[in-house]
Amino acid sequence: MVAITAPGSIEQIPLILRPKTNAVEPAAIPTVDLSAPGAAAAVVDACRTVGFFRATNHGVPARLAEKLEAGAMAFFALPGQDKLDMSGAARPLGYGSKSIGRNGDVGWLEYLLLSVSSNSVAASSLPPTLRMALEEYTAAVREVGGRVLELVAEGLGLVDRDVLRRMVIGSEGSDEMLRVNHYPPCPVLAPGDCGVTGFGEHTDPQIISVLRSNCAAGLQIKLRDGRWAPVPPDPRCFFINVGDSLQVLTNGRCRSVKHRVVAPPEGMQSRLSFIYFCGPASSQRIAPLPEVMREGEQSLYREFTWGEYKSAAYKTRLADHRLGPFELVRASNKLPAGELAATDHCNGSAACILQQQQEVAQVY
Ligand SMILES: O=C(O)CCC(=O)C(=O)O
Ligand SMILES: [Fe+2]
Repeated sequence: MVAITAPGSIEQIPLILRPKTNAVEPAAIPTVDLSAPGAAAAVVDACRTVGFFRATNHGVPARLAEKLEAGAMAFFALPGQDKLDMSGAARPLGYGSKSIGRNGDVGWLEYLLLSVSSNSVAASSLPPTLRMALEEYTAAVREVGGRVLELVAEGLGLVDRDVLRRMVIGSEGSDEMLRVNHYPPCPVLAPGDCGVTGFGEHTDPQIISVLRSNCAAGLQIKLRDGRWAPVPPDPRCFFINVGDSLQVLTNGRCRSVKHRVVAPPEGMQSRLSFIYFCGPASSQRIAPLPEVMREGEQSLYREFTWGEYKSAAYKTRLADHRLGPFELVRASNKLPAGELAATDHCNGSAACILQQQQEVAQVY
């Protein structure tokens, strides 16, 4: 057990309603075999309909993720001060605990957020074994990201199959990041169907994100009909998220997916996830690719650069609709009919909140 100083906001970690698993059919989360002949069409279909898919046959040896898992767990087991000394407090890069971003978002997790350039991970004082594992893993997951970006371009029918990949992979100044999230079991006894928020609902702002987790559940995605679908963990696969930037680059054809994480309850295994974010260079113009536009089609967004979008995102809360201020046609992002905001969260009854406040432990 490691004592860490919890921020004052710890008691405000919200409870969220766990979706009833049997309400969402397993096929709600598409699977794409990245090596199959029809992969490009399947990738684009998944990006249009769900904004999320499970990628198999990706070619990354399991041992790379396992090595990183071992190194990351050893790092997170260190005393809080050592973790801070080694990586600095997340601002936004570095080590963070329970607090996400600068605007009051909290969750039951600790994390490392690292910048990743072509062949190195910017975290010079991390333990050498962890650093090496991070570098090997990143080199491999970057290839998966690149392959998916090529498949998206192919599936959209673009002549230049490399147009999206080029924005990220090998591009001077690209903004690739790796986040390592650790969700220890939470001692709060959440009532009924509630769970404690590990990572609150949000969309990823980048082009795509490539996620891999251990066997612990917790990730959920929001389907177009408003239901939250649990994502069964599978350490052999990668999960691909469409980010806000791909939504804009395709003028809304691919849609960024809302997702969130429920922390594991006490007695369960910690969840450990690695997310590689495909961010372009700061000066990259984010606007619908001319080739995806039909004749006479209007852009749904006013043009911006990745740098502008990223700074705007840093000023918002996780759940904010970050593309909102850039939309020219607001209606395109209205909640689908039948979507009930009330189903997203625990009802916040007095009993619920009291129980949470009494039981949140400040030590794990
Ligand atoms: O930890 C996870 O499984 C997902 C976290 C996430 O969505 C993120 O870091 O952007
Ligand atoms: Fe995310």
